[in-house]
Amino acid sequence: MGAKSIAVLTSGGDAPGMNAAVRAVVRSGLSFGMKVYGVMRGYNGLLNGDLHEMSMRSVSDIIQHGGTALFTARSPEFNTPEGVQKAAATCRNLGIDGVVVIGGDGSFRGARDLTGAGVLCIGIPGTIDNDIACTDYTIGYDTALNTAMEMIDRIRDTTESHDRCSVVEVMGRRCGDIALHTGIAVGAIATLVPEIPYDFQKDIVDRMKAAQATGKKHFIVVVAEGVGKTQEITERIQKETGIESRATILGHVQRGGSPTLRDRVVASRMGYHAVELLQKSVGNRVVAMKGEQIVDFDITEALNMPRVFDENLYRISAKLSI
Ligand SMILES: Nc1ncnc2c1ncn2[C@@H]1O[C@H](COP(=O)(O)OP(=O)(O)OP(=O)(O)O)[C@@H](O)[C@H]1O
Ligand SMILES: O=P(O)(O)OC[C@H]1O[C@](O)(CO)[C@@H](O)[C@@H]1O
Ligand SMILES: [Mg+2]
Repeated sequence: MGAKSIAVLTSGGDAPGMNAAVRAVVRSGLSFGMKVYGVMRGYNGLLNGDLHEMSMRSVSDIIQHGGTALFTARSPEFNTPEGVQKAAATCRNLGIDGVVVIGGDGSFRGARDLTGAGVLCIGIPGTIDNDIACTDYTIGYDTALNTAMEMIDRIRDTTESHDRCSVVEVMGRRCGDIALHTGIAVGAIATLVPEIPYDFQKDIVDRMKAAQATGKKHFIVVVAEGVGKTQEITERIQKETGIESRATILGHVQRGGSPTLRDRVVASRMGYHAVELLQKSVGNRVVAMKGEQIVDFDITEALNMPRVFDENLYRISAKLSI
């Protein structure tokens, strides 16, 4: 006897591809004969009763859009024992026995708590940061990478024309994956990530001077948001190398835009997998990608897994950009 009535919500920072996941959950649920509710603005919708029944057509024409048609929120009220009980009561009153939560690690903690309060929850990793340890891939990451790369290519045109150095900050509070991969894709002379301490002289100035000695005249330095101090780093580069330098913080442009094919397809597969679990009355799981396979893990185990930064790729990137 699987879940008969389910709900789907998006929570935490939005990510391109969340709509594809919502669409997949709604249409898979309906095709399994379930009643499906769309919850507005993350956990807030469960607290305020702001949710409505979805049809096949409720999710038409959203797969190609960034953002989330269900809106999203960070909900301090839900993040209390009383908030979790109130959300569970909303589910009970409407007969909802399963909830699919599309979001990041914080949202999964919420999903674990809500499962503890008697509502089967499944998490789907949706965040541009790729900072969820249990999965090789989070929905939105590929679109964000491509956006960051395209933006830096544009910055490079003007950087090259002026023989300058551009220091570009990309998103990633605790995770350097966006910085590492865009750094490789744009040929950054240095990439700074929160996972690896850096030596300003050796890792930035000496590398720039060595490249300058072989004829290089313009430079890109990529800095992850979690490293911070982007303006300060830029001024120091100019002072210590004599190369005119400019700082750009890419910011939320990385969170928007039409999702790439990869984000749409992975989101669709994860959405279907989440509903299959609920159909088997399985809850407290996070859907994940391992290689090209869609798998799932216990939420608590998933949250306790250590994140592994690809230090080997980081070393390779330093060898290639010189
Ligand atoms: N420990 C927790 N227990 C219960 N609920 C939580 C917990 N942590 C977070 N939440 C709920 O999940 C919401 C989203 O969490 P958070 O703001 O950390 O974003 P996230 O899901 O990690 O996404 P991202 O970091 O990618 O923006 C919170 O506003 C809160 O309602
Ligand atoms: O939009 P907000 O709430 O300022 O959050 C920004 C954060 O969200 C993310 O985009 C996704 O977690 C981070 O990279 C960034 O630090
Ligand atoms: Mg998070």
